[in-house]
Amino acid sequence: MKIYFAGSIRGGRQDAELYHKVIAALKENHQVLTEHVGDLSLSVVEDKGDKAIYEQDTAWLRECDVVVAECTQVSLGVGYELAYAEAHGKEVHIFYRPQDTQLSAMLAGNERFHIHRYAKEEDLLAQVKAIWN
Ligand SMILES: O=c1[nH]c(=O)n([C@H]2C[C@H](O)[C@@H](COP(=O)(O)O)O2)cc1CO
Repeated sequence: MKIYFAGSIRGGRQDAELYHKVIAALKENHQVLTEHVGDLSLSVVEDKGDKAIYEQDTAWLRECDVVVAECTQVSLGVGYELAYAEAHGKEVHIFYRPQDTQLSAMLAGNERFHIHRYAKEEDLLAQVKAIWN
């Protein structure tokens, strides 16, 4: 399966290490199109330019089978990607920590999205492995 992993970049990199671990778990059995989201040395201003990033990411969103998003760290880009994925009929899974954020009603209230709550990193990785491994 081709998976588009979405996580905050310019919205803040506090959870980047967590993204890295989720991507590693997904990669055991699937192709992750957006591996760079979990790159701990990723610059928030990428050299390739915003237009190229937008064109590449929207192409990957059209190409993927499923979108997996970690939404604890609020990100405009991730919100946009989720709406874009929905508009293209993609299956969308959202993970977040309720103790650290109040998920936007625009996500929490959308019954087409699969919403998964977790408290600790190991719960998140166990849920990801149970669904995709
Ligand atoms: O350099 C980038 N590369 C990139 O692929 N993105 C995409 C993938 C992420 O899931 C999402 C993050 O958006 P934001 O940067 O607004 O937090 O946007 C976003 C940026 C920077 O906005």
